Amino acid sequence: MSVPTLLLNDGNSVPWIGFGTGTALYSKDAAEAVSVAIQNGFIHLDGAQVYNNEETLGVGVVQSGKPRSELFVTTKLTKLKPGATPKSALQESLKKLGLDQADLYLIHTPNNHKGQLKEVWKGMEECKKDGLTKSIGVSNFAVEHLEEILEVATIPPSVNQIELHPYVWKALQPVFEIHKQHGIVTSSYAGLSPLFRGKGGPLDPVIESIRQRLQTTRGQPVTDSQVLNKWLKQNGILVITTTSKAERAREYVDTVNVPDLTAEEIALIEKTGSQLHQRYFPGNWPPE
Ligand SMILES: NC(=O)C1=CN([C@@H]2O[C@H](COP(=O)(O)OP(=O)(O)OC[C@H]3O[C@@H](n4cnc5c(N)ncnc54)[C@H](OP(=O)(O)O)[C@@H]3O)[C@@H](O)[C@H]2O)C=CC1
Ligand SMILES: O=CCc1c[nH]c2ccccc12
Repeated sequence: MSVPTLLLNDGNSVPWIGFGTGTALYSKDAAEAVSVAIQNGFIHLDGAQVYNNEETLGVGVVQSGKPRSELFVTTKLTKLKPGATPKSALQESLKKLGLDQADLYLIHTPNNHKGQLKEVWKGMEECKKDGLTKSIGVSNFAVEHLEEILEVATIPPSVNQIELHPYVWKALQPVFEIHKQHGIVTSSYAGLSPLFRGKGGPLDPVIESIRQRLQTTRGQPVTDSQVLNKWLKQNGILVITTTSKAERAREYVDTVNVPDLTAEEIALIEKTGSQLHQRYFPGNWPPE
């Protein structure tokens, strides 16, 4: 089954859902999880310098048996060691991953490059121009950070990967506006937070009633995760998620086969989410 893609502002495409190797796999051997995710339908892997497992992400890719050309691999520049540039950092990441080229390279957080964001962005552009990565983007960028790099960018970021779920939906509206102006694809992490990090919140009964409606319409089981991932997908968002379970990996990929939420259901998730403002990764974002 082919995985739907999103078109980036540089003409490349990205599979709509990616398997993350941070959070639960942080600093752990990611080989088995990555291989299982690929065998269960994921073709997009999300890594980072700081996850301390780029080597085993690469091993998982090889173990999966899937050709490199059919996969999409993202990694992130978290920190620049003294004397390093984005290009030398990406070369080091690629060596660990066992790859010649990344599909997407992101600045992980603006917080580690204070006063140097413009220079770092020019270094990201060099990575793309020199063919070390097909596309470049950012993560955890607020409006002010995007504005800062856009002042010097000859290549605008293609993606901004941010904490995104209904409990931050309202606060993110200004970020979505600047994304729209520059054709930046919004990518989510922590998208399933309302189901476990924020369990007991106002969304619980809303998700449950939509899940039941979709399940009846489909005539097959539909899960809470599929409801939230479908909501993200219908908003044109590139979803980065993860799981320790093969069955849940299949379930995430199968989200495309779940019937669409109605416009009213989408609006209800956003309205109910806006009753609570809760971020679960505040350290990766500038203080509000
Ligand atoms: N750029 C950045 O700064 C950041 C990027 N990321 C990236 O995003 C990836 C995903 O992040 P993460 O926040 O974990 O993603 P999600 O919010 O999608 O959460 C994934 C977790 O949800 C659990 N889950 C799924 N469905 C349910 C359910 N119905 N009830 C309870 N738990 C459920 C899974 O558990 P189980 O294993 O049991 O299936 C899994 O561990 C990371 O691995 C990383 O690659 C993450 C944080 C910051
Ligand atoms: O990517 C997700 C979480 C994470 C762990 N360490 C860092 C450092 C900088 C940004 C994000 C993160």
